[in-house]
Amino acid sequence: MNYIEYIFKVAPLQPGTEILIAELGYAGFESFVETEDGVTAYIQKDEWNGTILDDINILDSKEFKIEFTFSEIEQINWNAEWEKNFDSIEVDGKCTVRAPFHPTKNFEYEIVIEPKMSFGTGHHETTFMMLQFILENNFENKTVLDMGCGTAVLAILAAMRGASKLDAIDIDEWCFENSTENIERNNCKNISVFLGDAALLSGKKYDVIIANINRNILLNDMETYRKCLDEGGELYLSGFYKEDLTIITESCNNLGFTFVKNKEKNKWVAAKFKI
Ligand SMILES: C[S@@+](CC[C@H](N)C(=O)[O-])C[C@H]1O[C@@H](n2cnc3c(N)ncnc32)[C@H](O)[C@@H]1O
Repeated sequence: MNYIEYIFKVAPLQPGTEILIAELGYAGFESFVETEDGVTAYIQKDEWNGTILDDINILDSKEFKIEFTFSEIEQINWNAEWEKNFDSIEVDGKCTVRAPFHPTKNFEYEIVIEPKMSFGTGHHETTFMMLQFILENNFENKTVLDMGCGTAVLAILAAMRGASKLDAIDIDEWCFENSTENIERNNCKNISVFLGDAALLSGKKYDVIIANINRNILLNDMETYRKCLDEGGELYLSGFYKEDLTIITESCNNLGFTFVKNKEKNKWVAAKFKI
C-alpha cells in the first residue's frame, strides 16, 4: 500500500506541533512521527486528495510558521516507526497504555496496544480524558458501546473496569482490524468489534455509550445514541473543542440528556451526560 508523506517544519515547535497533529488527525491523517523541527505525517494514498489541508486552521495562523513538503512513498514499517517514537502513558496513577515492545508496568490496569495507524494510544487529549472518565465512573456489569473505537483502548479499559458486554464500532477498516487484534491481546473476550457507523445501532440498547469522534459526527448521530439508552443511561463524548461544548450540550439537552460534568485539556473537551 502506498502512502502520502508530509514533512512539516513548525515554529515555534510547541505548542505548534501538538496543535498541528491534532488537526491533521481529525482531517484523516493516520500516523505521526515527531521530529526535531516538527512532524512527519502519513495518510494512505487512496484516502488522500489535494484539498486535505484546506481545513487545517493552524496553517493560516499568524502565531506559527509552518512549512511542508509532501511526496508519495511505499510501504512503511510501522512497528519500527512506533518503537522509535511511542512512549507508554500513565493515567492518574491507575492505568498505563503501552506497546508490546515496552517493559511491563505494575499498574491496576495495564493496556497493551499495537497502535499501528489507528487513533487511540492515550496520547491524544481526548483519549486521555475519556480514559480518566472510565477510571472515575462505575462500569461494573454495564453494557457499553464504544463508538469510533480506533484502537479500542476505551472499550478495553471499560471491560477491565467490569463492563459485562461491549460493542466497539469504527467506520475505518484499519481500526476494525487493529481493534480486533488489541482486544485479543488484552484478553477481553466480552468485546465485539463491528465495521460501520450509527446505522448498525438500530434496535440496540446499552447502559453506557462512549464516543470520541468529532463535533459533526456526534451532532449527527446524537439522536441514535439517545435511542440506544434507557432511563439512567450515561453518555461520554469527546473529540470536540471547548467552543463546541455549548452546541453539544444543547443537542443533548434537546434529546432529554442532563449535563453532568466536563473535562478540558489544552483546547479539547470531554463531557458526561445522563438520561
Ligand atoms: C478521535 S478517534 C477516537 C479513537 C478512540 N476511541 C480514542 O478515544 O482514542 C475517532 C475514531 O472514530 C472513527 N469514526 C469516524 N467517523 C465515524 C463514524 N461515523 N462512525 C463510527 N466511527 C467513526 C474514526 O475512524 C476514528 O477511529
